[in-house]
Formats: sequence, C-alpha cells, structure tokens
Amino acid sequence: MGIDLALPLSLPKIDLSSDDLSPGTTSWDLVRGDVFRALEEYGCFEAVYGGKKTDGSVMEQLEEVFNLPSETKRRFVKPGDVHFFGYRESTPRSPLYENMAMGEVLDSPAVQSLGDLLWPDHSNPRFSETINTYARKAAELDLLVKRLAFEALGVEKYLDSHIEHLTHSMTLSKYIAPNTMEDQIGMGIHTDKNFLTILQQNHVDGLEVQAKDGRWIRATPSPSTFIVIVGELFLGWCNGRLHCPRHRVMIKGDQVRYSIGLFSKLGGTIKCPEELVDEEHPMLFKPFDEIGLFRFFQTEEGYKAESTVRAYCGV
Ligand SMILES: O=C(O)CCC(=O)C(=O)O
Ligand SMILES: [Fe+2]
Repeated sequence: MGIDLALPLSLPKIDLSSDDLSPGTTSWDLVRGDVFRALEEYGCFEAVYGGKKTDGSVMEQLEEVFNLPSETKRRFVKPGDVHFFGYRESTPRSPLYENMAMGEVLDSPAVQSLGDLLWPDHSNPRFSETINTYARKAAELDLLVKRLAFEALGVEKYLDSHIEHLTHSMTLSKYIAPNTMEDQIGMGIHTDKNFLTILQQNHVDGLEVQAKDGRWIRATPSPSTFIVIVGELFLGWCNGRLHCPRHRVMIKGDQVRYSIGLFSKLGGTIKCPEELVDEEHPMLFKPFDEIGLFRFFQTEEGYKAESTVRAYCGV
C-alpha cells in the first residue's frame, strides 16, 4: 500500500440550496457542471438542499418507529414478489439492521396507513405529516438532480416523460449499535437497483462509497444534508455515462444509526436515448424491462453480479 492510499477521500459536496438556482442562470450552469462531474466520477455526492439546519423531527420519528415493540412492528407486512416491502427484522445474516420499506410513497396514503397500523390509537399524529413532508422534499431534490444531470447530458427533452413514469419507494432504516470499536457490517456491499437514491441520516456516520480506484470513501453528511446515489436504472438509461457506485454501511460504537432513503424508479422498458449513443459511446445495454432487472437480481447470478444491469442486458 502506497502512502497516498492513506489520504482521506471525501465525497463532493454541492450546494443546491441557493434561491436563484433556476435554469438559465449562471449559478445553474455552474452547479450543473459540478453535479455532472460528481455523478460521472463518483456516482454520488453530498447535497446541501432546503436549509442548512434540521429540526430533527424526521430522525425523531424513526426513533419512535423502531422503539415500538417487535409485535407492533411486525404488523407491517406487505407481500410482493419483486420488492420487499414491509418490516424486516434483523436476521443472522444482517444482525445489526432493521427496516420498514414502502412502495409508492408520494401522493398516496402509504405513510398514513403505516402510521395508523403502528399507532391505531392515534398517539403519534406527527408521524405521517413529518415523513410525508420529508418525502416531498427528497422527491424535489431527486428531480432537481435529474434536471441538472439530463441537461448536462444534453437529453433534457426526456425529462417530461421521465416525470410521467416516476414512482418512489421509501425505506426507514435502523442500524443497531454494535457496542464495539471495530467496524461491523451494517449493510453489505451493493449497488442500488433503482434510478436515483436520496438519503438522509442522523448524526451517526457509516455509509461508505467505493471510488473507481477501489478505495472506500466514508460519507460524512450532516443531519441536514442529503446523499445522492446513482442506481442501476440510471446507469442503464444513460448508457453508462454516469458511475453507479458500490456502497455499504459500516458501523461501530454505541450509538444507533438511523437513515431514510427515497428511491426513484420508472416502470416499463428502459431504453437509453439515441443521443447518448455514438461512435465514442457505443451502446452498452440492450433495452431492458425494469421488473425483469429486479427479478434477475433475485437469482443467484444476478445477486452475485457486480453490476446487475451489465449482467442482465449488457451488450
Ligand atoms: O443507510 C444508508 O445510509 C444507506 C442505505 C443503502 O445503501 C440502501 O438502502 O440501499
Ligand atoms: Fe444502497
């Protein structure tokens, strides 16, 4: 190992919170360049968006949820053959991780229904309002990042049809404090299978993103900033122009880590725009079915693949 490997690596941090950040302005063009370079090189960045302070209410709600008795949390069952939605308890394979996952969270009663299920006596009326407000804000950021990235790629004309097909799922996660100072696996190495991921965490770090040279970059967001990650659907859609990073969660110490993720998807067939294919950028993926990709990931071959989309429909 050379000495330079000890250099601390960090994720790019981009401020998207400026009031005059609108298409056509100089600050828009500058930020668009920053976002594009970050997504090309790391497939990930830390975004400052919507205020530099948080009132902590989202993380308080995550704490409320996971502090409920197991019997209560187990009420949240959502069978589905492609996505796992519902409550997932820690397992021997992932002993430090629990989550609650929901599909179609925007403009839907999904969060309200979960709140009603967990607190049938209506003792936590703030849950659905807090989480829904958060989801709307994260979805706004999701769209802003895509607007900037599509423009940088010269394919902004596809944004309207993208918006038409857009859906969002959401996961509330708890990483149980391992009470040891040695790093433990909170979530194993993976790529996200959706289009774009927007994450926020409490004050406990743990997310690590792999750089192209193989080194792991520890994300150190503040509780008010967001982490943006390119998923496999975006990788396939953009003909490999952006990086889709492997990442994991490593935890240690005696503090509980909470995170909330919004995962955008599209549905249907994903086909890269013809503008992104030329002599210099030959077509990397055949058009593919989104559900087909998710199903493939559930096979042993798909699970093992470093890039699901490359293994599924790489040319
Ligand atoms: O908890 C985190 O920060 C990351 C979670 C994650 O990578 C995922 O849910 O796909
Ligand atoms: Fe992930």
